[in-house]
Amino acid sequence: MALFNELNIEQSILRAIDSMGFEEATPIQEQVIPLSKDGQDIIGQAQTGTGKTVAFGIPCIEQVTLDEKHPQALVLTPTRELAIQVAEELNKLGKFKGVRALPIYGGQDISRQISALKRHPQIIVATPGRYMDHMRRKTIRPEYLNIVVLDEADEMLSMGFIEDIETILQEVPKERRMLMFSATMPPKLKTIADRFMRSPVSVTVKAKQLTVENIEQRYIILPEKEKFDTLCNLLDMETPELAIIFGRTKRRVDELTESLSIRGFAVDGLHGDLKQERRDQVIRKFKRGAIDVMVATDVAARGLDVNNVTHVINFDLPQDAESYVHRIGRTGRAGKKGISYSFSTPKEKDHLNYIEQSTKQKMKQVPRPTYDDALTGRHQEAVENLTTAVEGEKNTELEKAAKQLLQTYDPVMLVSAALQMVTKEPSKKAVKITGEAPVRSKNKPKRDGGGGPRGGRGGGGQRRRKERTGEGGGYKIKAKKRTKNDRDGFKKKDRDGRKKS
Ligand SMILES: Nc1ncnc2c1ncn2[C@@H]1O[C@H](COP(=O)(O)OP(=O)(O)OP(=O)(O)O)[C@@H](O)[C@H]1O
Ligand SMILES: [Mg+2]
Repeated sequence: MALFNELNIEQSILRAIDSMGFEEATPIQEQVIPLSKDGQDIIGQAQTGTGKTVAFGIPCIEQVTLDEKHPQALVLTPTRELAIQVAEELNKLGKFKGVRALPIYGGQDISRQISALKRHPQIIVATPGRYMDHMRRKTIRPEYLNIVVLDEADEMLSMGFIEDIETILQEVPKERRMLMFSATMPPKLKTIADRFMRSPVSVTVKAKQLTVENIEQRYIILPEKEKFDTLCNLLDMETPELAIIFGRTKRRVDELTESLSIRGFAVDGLHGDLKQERRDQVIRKFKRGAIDVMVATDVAARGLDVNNVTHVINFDLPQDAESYVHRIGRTGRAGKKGISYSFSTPKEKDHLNYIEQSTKQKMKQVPRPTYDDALTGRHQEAVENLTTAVEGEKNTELEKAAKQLLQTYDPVMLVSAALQMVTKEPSKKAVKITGEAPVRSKNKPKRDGGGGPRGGRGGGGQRRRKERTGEGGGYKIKAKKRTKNDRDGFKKKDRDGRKKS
């Protein structure tokens, strides 16, 4: 395992890495950074949460010279949230060199973007559609780009961005370098690589399963109409620090958000029909911990990196295994532990098996948490709150009262009564959730040897620039061999904790 300072990285960037608290490079970083120094075009693949952003971020920042006024590096991402997040990470990395990255995405006021562009950021992180707008308006000049990165390339493809990407790449100078990160390599992407990349090398971090080992994967079999109460019990039982719940459709997300809120959870929802401002706000609240549950469609499945997401819950099973891998990959990042729960109706059991076979990772069936489990969870929470209070500042005025109480009552009785009072009992308020039909899997579990799992998407609907809501792409998922433990790749000093506010 390499330390960053053995990778021949510019001093200013090393300083930034140090201030971000990273010590060792992850396997993908260790391979990509030196190769890119040699001027290689690279196709990279590694498990979720293993630091691919830094792997392409460092080459981007090293590529930049400060006296050039035009953008010199371009990163394309499938979603707006991702553009913001990647730009943030690049800004941290470029801080001491004085390199600035600007996120450019749809749904944000274009004139504001134009004035931000006039301040000459050296790196643009953009969603393809909005970048095209700027290219046409000539508010971004591609002639000076010397490195282009496609992050989540396969996702951009399945969102229908392929022609945009081709147009964008045609306008970029021929001598530029190109890095492509993609979970899979469907034929259309291969065509892009053949056409626009110069003898790229593939860097694949080997793993025996697609999912990260430090995510404990569980599932619950239950009838559709029991899902919501089970979800509430589960949240109470587990008291996640931060949880993401995936629902199949936008309506589903809205209903779940509303209903969880009625039951007293600090929750908000994220999907593609919301105004961009609202989307940004939800993510910010979630990152801050102002809400601890975020309900989302697959728009949040890819790339999103929120520190301390301890739980991912698939309220509805995803349509394909690919999406499953990315969804649960929102937890268990940077070597941390995570837990995922998937709800499956009895009719969906086949589909669940297909997912298991595709990821080459067993999930564990667990019983449905009951109201009693929920109550136990809430009691535990009360104990924790009380413990924190005991260890915190003293209240001398109350101490007097406490002494008096202790003279009259048994201490165990007293503390139990106090605990009873601080326990917030799980709410049973009525809510309305519209039932969903089971996932109709075209992905039958693999029988001996025969063709691998295939993403099932009937009827080839219009998918251009549409939010992904869980439909699969029709490509194979290949298994990768695993050699090293992932956690080896992550030695971090301290990650700053977050307080709920
Ligand atoms: N060398 C490192 N040591 C410790 N933490 C790191 C290191 N490199 C990156 N990280 C942190 O790990 C987290 C995950 O990184 P990142 O989002 O780049 O993962 P990813 O591989 O792109 O995942 P995904 O496939 O889900 O997009 C981030 O919070 C990042 O800051
Ligand atoms: Mg990523």
